[in-house]
Amino acid sequence: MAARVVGRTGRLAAVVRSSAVRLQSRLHGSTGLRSGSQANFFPPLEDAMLPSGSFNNRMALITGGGTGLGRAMTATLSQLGAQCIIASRKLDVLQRTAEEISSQTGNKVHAVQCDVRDPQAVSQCVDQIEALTGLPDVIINNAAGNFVCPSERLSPNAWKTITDIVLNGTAFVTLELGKRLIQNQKGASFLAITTIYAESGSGFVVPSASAKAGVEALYKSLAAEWGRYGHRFNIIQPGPIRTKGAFSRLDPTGAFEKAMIDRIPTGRLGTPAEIANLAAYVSSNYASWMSGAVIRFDGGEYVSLAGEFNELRSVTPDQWKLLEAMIRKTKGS
Ligand SMILES: CCCCCCCCC/C=C/C=C/C(=O)SCCNC(=O)CCNC(=O)[C@H](O)C(C)(C)COP(=O)(O)OP(=O)(O)OC[C@H]1O[C@@H](n2cnc3c(N)ncnc32)[C@H](O)[C@@H]1OP(=O)(O)O
Ligand SMILES: NC(=O)C1=CN([C@@H]2O[C@H](COP(=O)(O)OP(=O)(O)OC[C@H]3O[C@@H](n4cnc5c(N)ncnc54)[C@H](OP(=O)(O)O)[C@@H]3O)[C@@H](O)[C@H]2O)C=CC1
Repeated sequence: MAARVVGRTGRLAAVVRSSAVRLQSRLHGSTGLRSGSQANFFPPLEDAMLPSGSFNNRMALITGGGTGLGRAMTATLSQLGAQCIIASRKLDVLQRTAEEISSQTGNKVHAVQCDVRDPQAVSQCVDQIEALTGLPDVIINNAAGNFVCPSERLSPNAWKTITDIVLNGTAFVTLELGKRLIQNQKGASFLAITTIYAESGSGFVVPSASAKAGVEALYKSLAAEWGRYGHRFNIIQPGPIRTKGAFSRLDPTGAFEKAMIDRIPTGRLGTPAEIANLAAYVSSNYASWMSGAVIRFDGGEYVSLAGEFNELRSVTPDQWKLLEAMIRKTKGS
């Protein structure tokens, strides 16, 4: 009897999972999941988490919203009723994404070209946004540049390129919008997408690590200073989530993927739809008491990398018997 119930529940769970994956691939493209066995405990739930209409009458700007995680965040916000503006360098990519998402959700997505490294371009982009939708209620600073490279091979321009996109770009967008919102006495939610190594630092991505740490300092500082103007500032630190932009520049041969998954306690990569749900929550009025928060979203990878004894996961029960006997036999110091 119990086995029949478990069997039925298992089949039901499989049906729910596969329809969630179908919805996810319609809105966000393929999940591209590869996983270890414990991933079965942690299936991604990928439909929009917030009540429908949570972003009705709200405008959201997502930098880098044409691709990858920014695209997924745009799809979710749009599905929840927001009018979205996506901004980055490649107008054709933005326009394609905007049309695809608008046609699926029925809510307008605007595409605006902008290189966030250029403060004048940012100011003109905000002029365009004001004309299209008015100043946004939600700002997601998601645009970034990165590549793995031994630090001794970095040219000054390589350093400048990454830190300009990540730190200066985020600062230009945040300050330009912040000043105009303050002038108009309008509050907003600002969210920055950083990464787990913003906290630890990491070799081989040193410009990105330095710039993302700067973004976190910027957002924590403004959370303290600009609450009085109705602004909230929060940070999400994602762990690995497959996107073409990230994986082609950080693991171009795919050689590191298995080792990376093996060290993630939940046994799989994150999915774009999962981070989109988190970003939507943080940007929504359900999170109106959340400001200055740094949210790690990495399946447990950071703590797994940090704990000195975590490699002991590979010790078998028989080996533990021997180890325990050795330890118990030790007397004195
Ligand atoms: C261990 C496995 C890991 C697997 C994944 C794990 C993920 C977990 C954590 C992930 C964190 C992710 C963080 C991210 O930010 S991912 C986002 C990635 N997306 C992008 O980068 C998209 C945008 N990128 C770009 O447009 C380019 O890549 C760019 C180089 C950043 C900028 O383009 P552009 O302005 O056109 O610059 P260029 O003129 O091409 O180059 C400027 C200078 O940089 C030098 N350079 C470029 N590439 C390299 C390289 N690969 N190595 C060394 N130097 C490089 C280039 O030579 C220029 O310098 P100059 O020659 O001195 O002028
Ligand atoms: N995927 C992952 O595993 C992880 C990603 N992240 C972070 O998530 C965010 C999204 O990354 P992801 O989706 O993976 O990668 P993508 O490469 O898909 O996204 C980066 C976006 O930034 C835009 N961009 C780059 N340079 C500029 C610029 N100068 N001006 C304006 N826009 C620019 C790009 O558009 P365009 O080329 O049109 O300018 C692109 O849409 C980034 O902040 C990244 O650091 C953090 C940890 C893990």
